[in-house]
Amino acid sequence: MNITLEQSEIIQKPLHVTITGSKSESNRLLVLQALFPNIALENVSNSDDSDVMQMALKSEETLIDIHHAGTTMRFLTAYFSSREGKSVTLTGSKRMKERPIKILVDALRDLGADISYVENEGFPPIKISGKAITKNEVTLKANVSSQYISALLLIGSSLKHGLKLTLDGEITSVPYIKMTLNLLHQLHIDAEFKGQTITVQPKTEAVAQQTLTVESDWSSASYFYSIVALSPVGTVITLSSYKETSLQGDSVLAKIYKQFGVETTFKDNAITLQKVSDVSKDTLIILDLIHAPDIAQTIAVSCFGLGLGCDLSGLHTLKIKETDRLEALKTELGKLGGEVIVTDKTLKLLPSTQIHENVAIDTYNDHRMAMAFAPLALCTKLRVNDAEVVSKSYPEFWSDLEQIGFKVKKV
Ligand SMILES: O=C(O)C1=C[C@@H](OP(=O)(O)O)[C@@H](O)[C@H](O)C1
Ligand SMILES: C=C(OP(=O)(O)O)C(=O)O
Repeated sequence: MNITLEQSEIIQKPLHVTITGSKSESNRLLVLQALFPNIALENVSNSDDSDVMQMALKSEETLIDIHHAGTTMRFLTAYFSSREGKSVTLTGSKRMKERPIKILVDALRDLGADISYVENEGFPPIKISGKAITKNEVTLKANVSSQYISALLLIGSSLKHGLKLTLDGEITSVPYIKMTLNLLHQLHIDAEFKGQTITVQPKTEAVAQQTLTVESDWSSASYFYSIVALSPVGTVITLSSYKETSLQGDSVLAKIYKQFGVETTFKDNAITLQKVSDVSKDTLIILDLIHAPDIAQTIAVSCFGLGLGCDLSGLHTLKIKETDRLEALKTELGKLGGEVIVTDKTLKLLPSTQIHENVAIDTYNDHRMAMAFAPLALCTKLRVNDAEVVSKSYPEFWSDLEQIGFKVKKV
């Protein structure tokens, strides 16, 4: 499905959007619920990635296709490795077969897991023969993806002797590791992160019956931050359900978007975003996004829409996500007239004074390409190709845009 986007009317009435649960929190809690069935969950994400996680955890099949879902692939690799007597092959989309998993597989093998590669060494699909894991100490590289670390932490307390992870090198996407640990703590699982070492104690008693509520997705909120940033002073959008003390690192948006003249207020489980001031055209946005990689595309596009330059660093993980997001940003911003210089871990955008019209944005099977570019409809008429990709994390994205006044037409 390709769409055209237009936003001809200035948003003036109070607008409210309810966003689905965080897919990161949901995918962790779904694994924990499979291990500790006493837990009930509320506001679980309705994203494709969480749907596929739920399907896989219930599946009796020996071949499970997790499509594009990175966390699902990584978390299930650890989960199934420790399920004694269960054999499965985990496969995924063409892109998933290019997303590396060797660091996690090596760590699990060091712990005694039985995993083999079905096609290419280091990449899905993988065949797992579940075993009782009794070793508990392992070292792994920490600068490629935090998902490998979270995957191990999620199963840590179900292992006979728990887990002691030594993290080698600079640790990337740290808030996601802290989110995992926080959820373990909520279940009274003893886990500690000190320096380069994380320990998880085995859980010997049952987890108490309890209901955990997933906060709405902050990465999804980023697109509304961008919409408000690109709108006139006075624009207000309220989003729910959000908390001031979030487990999600992308809640740093509230701080970052102050630089774009957007103020955030927290009240009654909602955030209100308000454009309070225009940003001077000579502002250069400089950010290290090593701990919030998923909002890099949103921020780069906000800068472009406002004609601002930016210097974004800490982006090395973008190359192995749903697509090579650095190359994709360079190509698509380039089509609109943006001048972008990328390295393996940085993106520099030069300030621009014009935006080309009627450009067709390619999305490369990446939900965040579609959603990050959509706010530019406030600046120019544009087309988004393969717009259905948004369902990976936010299936109602286009209908929510319509609700706040965007004209979305299938073409
Ligand atoms: O653990 C998680 O839920 C995630 C961790 C991050 O991945 P990396 O650690 O690979 O950067 C993030 O980009 C992804 O969308 C979700
Ligand atoms: C990188 C992402 O997801 P995953 O790695 O789970 O596919 C994302 O949602 O931006």
